[in-house]
Amino acid sequence: MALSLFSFAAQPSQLIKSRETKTQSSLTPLSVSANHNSSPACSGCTHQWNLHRPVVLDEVTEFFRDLGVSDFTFDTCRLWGWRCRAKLAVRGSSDKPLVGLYEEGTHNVVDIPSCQGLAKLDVQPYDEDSGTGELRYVQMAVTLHNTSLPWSERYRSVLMEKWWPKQLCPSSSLCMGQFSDLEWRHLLGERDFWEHVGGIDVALAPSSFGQANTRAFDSLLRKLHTYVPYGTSVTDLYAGAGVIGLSLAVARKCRSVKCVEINKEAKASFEKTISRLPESVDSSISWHQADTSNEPLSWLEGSDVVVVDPPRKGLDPPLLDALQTIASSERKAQLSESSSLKEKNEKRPWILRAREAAVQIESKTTWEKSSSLPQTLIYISCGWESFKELANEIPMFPDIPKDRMSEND
Ligand SMILES: C[S@@+](CC[C@H](N)C(=O)[O-])C[C@H]1O[C@@H](n2cnc3c(N)ncnc32)[C@H](O)[C@@H]1O
Repeated sequence: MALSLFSFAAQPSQLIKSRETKTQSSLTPLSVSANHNSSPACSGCTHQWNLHRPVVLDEVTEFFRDLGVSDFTFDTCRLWGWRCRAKLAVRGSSDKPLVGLYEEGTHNVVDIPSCQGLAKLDVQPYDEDSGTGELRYVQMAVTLHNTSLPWSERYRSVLMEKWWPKQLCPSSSLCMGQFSDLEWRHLLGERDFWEHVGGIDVALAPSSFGQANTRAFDSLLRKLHTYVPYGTSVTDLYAGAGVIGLSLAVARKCRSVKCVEINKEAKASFEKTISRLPESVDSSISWHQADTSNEPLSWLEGSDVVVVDPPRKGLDPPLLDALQTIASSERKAQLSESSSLKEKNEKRPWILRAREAAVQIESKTTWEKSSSLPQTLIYISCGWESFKELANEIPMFPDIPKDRMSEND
């Protein structure tokens, strides 16, 4: 997993930070990641040595230097022992199941040696050629929070043992399986799975997106908070279960937070997370199951800050167009006029339906409806190549006024 935080303002050099934690692909055998340095080459690893200084770093540093960014920083967090989530393919037969990564460029599973758990579960692994069998993937996760086992012990216990022994299965570990009907079902561990990141408790279901490197994500969120002025309205696009938006709602006392996510499975985790937010939160919070590329301007209106966290392929072109449009200041007045007009006249049922919140929590304070357009764009990238290609097209937003960063406003 790679996480990079890019915040765009008129003076990008003041704001751009980056965190690169990618040492392995998103599918990494747990036994390998736990002792990476002495392991043989693994199909999921992008590089094997000098993890503290990946080869791509020189290119990234130069890239930002050319953009005029003078304070680019790089942070690896932990180099190994960081993975808290892994999705592994299941193939083979029920008496000799194989579980692991695919060999590079193939769908042949590289089996994790001595893994006995699947044989114990007695399920038929999926066969891609014949389309028969039951279990396609397993996804395992551990939390760093809310358990009596210390982190170091828990990691070693869970990952280095031959499977996921029941007696070592702390209350905050989980194994789910994806079956031939593509549904995720619980196999082992805690059904109600919680983590603590960005200052809030978050519920995480494997069927919705979750970051694999919890520590790096937490550190990124805490840095991200410092770029969001207090009391602002935030739109969190590609929001998953809304962790970014909800942590901002608490940490930056946002007046409103709107999360937009295409995967309906993330809704349940969002609702659970909301149930644990502090009572003091006075923010209008919503979660919408929608495609951000469909009428993207309708999501951006009324917010001061937009956070985008797209998949590896990067921003969808219609969203990029919308961001470019709103960043062009001379068109802003014109746009806000026409958009409020459009809002009054909007009749298309599919647009109205998409804008309807699947989850809506009203703030205690009644705020005046804002027609503002975002002044800050925060881009979280897990795909360097796509980010690099888009970088010249990503608009620069006006600088955040310094007085907006203070809590007393
Ligand atoms: C890298 S994940 C980020 C999730 C979330 N921000 C987090 O940190 O947990 C990208 C998310 O974008 C969602 N997504 C992909 N394409 C989308 C689209 N066109 N519209 C809305 N969400 C989309 C995926 O389902 C996934 O949850």
